[in-house]
Amino acid sequence: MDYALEINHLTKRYKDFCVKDISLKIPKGTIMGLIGENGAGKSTIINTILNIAKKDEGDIKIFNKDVYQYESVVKEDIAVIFDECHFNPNMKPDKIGIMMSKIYKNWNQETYLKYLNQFHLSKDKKIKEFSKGMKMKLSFAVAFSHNPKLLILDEATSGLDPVVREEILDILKDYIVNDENAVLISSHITSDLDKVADYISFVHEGELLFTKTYEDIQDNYGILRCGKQMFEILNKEDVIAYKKEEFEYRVLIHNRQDFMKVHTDAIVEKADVEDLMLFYIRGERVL
Ligand SMILES: Nc1ncnc2c1ncn2[C@@H]1O[C@H](COP(=O)(O)OP(=O)(O)OP(=O)(O)O)[C@@H](O)[C@H]1O
Repeated sequence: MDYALEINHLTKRYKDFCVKDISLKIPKGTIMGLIGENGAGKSTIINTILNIAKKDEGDIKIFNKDVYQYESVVKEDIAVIFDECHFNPNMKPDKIGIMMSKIYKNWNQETYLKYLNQFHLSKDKKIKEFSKGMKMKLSFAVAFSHNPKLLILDEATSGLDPVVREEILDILKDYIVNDENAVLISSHITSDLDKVADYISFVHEGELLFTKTYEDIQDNYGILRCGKQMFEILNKEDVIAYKKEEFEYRVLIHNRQDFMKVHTDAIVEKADVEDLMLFYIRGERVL
């Protein structure tokens, strides 16, 4: 399989925190959602990919090239959008277009103007007069206009209203129709990931808990609702974590279809990305 991004055994140590032994692969033509609680290490992973933070161990390849060895070549192929817009607040979008055309060999002014228009962004208004959502939309317009093959979004949609977020998600889906392209998106808006992610990687306290296909999550995870009696006779191997609520137990299981064949009367709903986060982080474990 061809990968857009390959991370092998990445370790980054800060004084009080460490991202440990992370390995991830994003196949071309796919979107990977990166999830984890605040402070889990998502931005640290992204920053080491971009060499904003120096890795301590491991290797990172983008389109088969080591990102540290071929940094300038690799950066032509990637676009990164953070949760804040870093353009000079006194600049206007038309000047930004001129500046970007000098930075990126593949800059496409026509595409840029198309996105400014689609996002209703005035070319001659200063960035400091833009709302947060408008600034984020400008970042997306810039990112899509130098024809990158890998898009990295770090909480980039968090300030956008649901309508614009959906517009961006649709653009991401169109973007990976070209199966040379790929996306890594870190987001706390897990419902966005439910809509677009092909893979989910879950980071918790600096470690990778798992990478799974979204299909696997949809097909196999489930939330069982049951009373105490049933909970007590459950096979412990079926249970990942549970929550005891006032009148029932809610139990995260990872073999929904097999479980339902055995427990034909059981009420088991599909689990989404938010359920996984909440149960893995806050649920109780069966000892
Ligand atoms: N430059 C730095 N120096 C020291 N510690 C840092 C540095 N950058 C990040 N950290 C620490 O690394 C840990 C992980 O932070 P990081 O920003 O990667 O988490 P995150 O998963 O992106 O969180 P959030 O969802 O809140 O953005 C935190 O404890 C943070 O304090």
